[in-house]
Amino acid sequence: MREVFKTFKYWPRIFSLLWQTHRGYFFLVIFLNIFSGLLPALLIFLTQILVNYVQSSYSEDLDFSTSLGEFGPIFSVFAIVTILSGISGLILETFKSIYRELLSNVINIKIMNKAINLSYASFENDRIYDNLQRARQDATYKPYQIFEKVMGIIQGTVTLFSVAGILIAWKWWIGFILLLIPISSAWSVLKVGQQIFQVDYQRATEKRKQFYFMHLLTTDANVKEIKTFQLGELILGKYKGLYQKFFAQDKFLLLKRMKIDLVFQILTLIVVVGIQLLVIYESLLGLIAIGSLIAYFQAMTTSQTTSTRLMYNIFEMHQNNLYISQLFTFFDVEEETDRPLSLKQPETSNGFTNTGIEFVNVSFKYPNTNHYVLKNVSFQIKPGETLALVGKNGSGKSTIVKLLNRLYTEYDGLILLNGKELRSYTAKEWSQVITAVFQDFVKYELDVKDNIGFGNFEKSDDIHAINESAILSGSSEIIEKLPYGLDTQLGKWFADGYQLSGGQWQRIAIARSYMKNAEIYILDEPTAALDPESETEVFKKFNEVTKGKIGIFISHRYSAVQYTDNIIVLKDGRIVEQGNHELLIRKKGEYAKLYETQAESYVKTYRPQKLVSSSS
Ligand SMILES: Nc1ncnc2c1ncn2[C@@H]1O[C@H](COP(=O)(O)OP(=O)(O)OP(=O)(O)O)[C@@H](O)[C@H]1O
Repeated sequence: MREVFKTFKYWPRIFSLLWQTHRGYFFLVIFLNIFSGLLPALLIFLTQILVNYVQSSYSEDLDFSTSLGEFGPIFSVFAIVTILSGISGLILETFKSIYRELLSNVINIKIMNKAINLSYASFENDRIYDNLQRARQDATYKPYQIFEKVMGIIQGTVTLFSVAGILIAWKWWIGFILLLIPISSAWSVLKVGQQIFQVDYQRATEKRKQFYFMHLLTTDANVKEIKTFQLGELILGKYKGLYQKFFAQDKFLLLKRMKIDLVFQILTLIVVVGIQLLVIYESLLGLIAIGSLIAYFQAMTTSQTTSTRLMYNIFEMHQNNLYISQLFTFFDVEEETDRPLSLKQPETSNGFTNTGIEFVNVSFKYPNTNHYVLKNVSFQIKPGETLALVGKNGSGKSTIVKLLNRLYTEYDGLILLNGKELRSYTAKEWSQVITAVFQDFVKYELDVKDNIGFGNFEKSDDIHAINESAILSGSSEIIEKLPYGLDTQLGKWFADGYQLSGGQWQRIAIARSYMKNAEIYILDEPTAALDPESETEVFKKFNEVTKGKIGIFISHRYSAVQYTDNIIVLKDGRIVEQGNHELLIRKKGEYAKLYETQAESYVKTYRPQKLVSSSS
């Protein structure tokens, strides 16, 4: 029972959510539930009075007009209550549905608001991510279900007590027994509920994996590769394996619950039949009137069905109680504080003068890892300069870009812009300073206008600015050829969607980054999907856009890298060389090696080569 009571700890927050959603509907639904709960007992009671009255009018030999005069008002009340009990369910269900809609919208918005305010690192934390998915999947309707079950319990209890009241008025111990059975069965039902939840909770990660297998097989982006590698059967097999495991557990628990329910039902029915026998016996002896006989029979049937329903409601409320913790655990995840850190500015800092970006001894390891991926990185880029970051895969290039975008703020050392530390800016202030195209940029399944306009939320509808960015990125020719120009829906998720090629998407992403008049422009592998001609054009325009500003890009194509003012070569998170192309080539170090390897491979591809083996 302690475990059961523990699950109630979120109730104040649930009711505060319900309260915030709509006070009017909150009270209306409670009132209608209590009212509907009273109606069955009222009907039984009126039936008893009516039938007993008819019976007594036979024996007392009343004339018709006297009978009608006394019978009329009672029957009118009976008729009104019958009509009310017929329509109350309909009215209650309608208002419940409206209220449920409002509540699920409030919760969805809360979840999204929470997601907006989480740090980037939170999304890389599997525990928080699991929690977000759980909250998204089923926690949105759980608070309402709890409310509904609580209402069901209130309604059921009102019905059960009022119906039991009719029987208690006859024989107190009968009503008492009818109340005792559901209470005594509650504990075993709740115990099974707890087990079901535990099984469900433990399988959360596997469940997510199962969902992922389904996602792999049913999402357009993956189908190409799945078909090529004929992975369908293999992935389906993994899905089925997990399903069989879950099914065996579910079946076991469902059968266990059925056994408990059966015991409870049989016990209740034995008691009900026993009492019905007693009613018949007493009525045969003439101890109770015929109206009371009918009323006691009805009261028994009603109390039996109500207590069964009550049991289900208690079970389901408990289940929802257990699941609701996931929603509030997610709401309690620490949010990213957008308070700038009051850092002591470095000695060398000269305030807001134009010193550009300075990395001073920056070391960094990703959250929950022990390995430094950047080690004592120091460099400077002055306004008006362009910098290329090069190095082998995994050397730390994108990590530098992520730090510059303020996605992680737990690093050692200092990152300064014009002498002021990056963390002393608010996230909002910093977002006005910087713009970027990431390696894995987003392909928004929206129209072209939004795909570009999203680069600057203040100008997201400014067609002139969007067209200018399109021209600078070289995407205006692509847009001109689209069926509805800027209004063309992109991607394949929605009707009339137009799918762009990889390079065309990349140009649109570059246009998006040019929407902002920023201080720092970053392109992380911006030309990976571009043909050589487009690549040259993109870099020419990049130099134009970043005139007087700071331009940083990452590229594995040394043809583009050689035109930047400065090149930083990274290896295992350390800067191993820096300087311009000529200097680094003369140095014959890491850069020269990487450059020559690439140049050589270009030359080699021009030599005709025989691709068949000598044995064939
Ligand atoms: N989110 C992350 N969590 C933990 N480790 C990460 C994360 N992202 C990257 N790393 C690790 O950090 C190191 C540097 O990665 P980074 O993405 O900066 O390399 P890169 O030089 O940009 O590589 P590439 O040329 O392949 O894009 C790698 O060892 C990588 O495994």
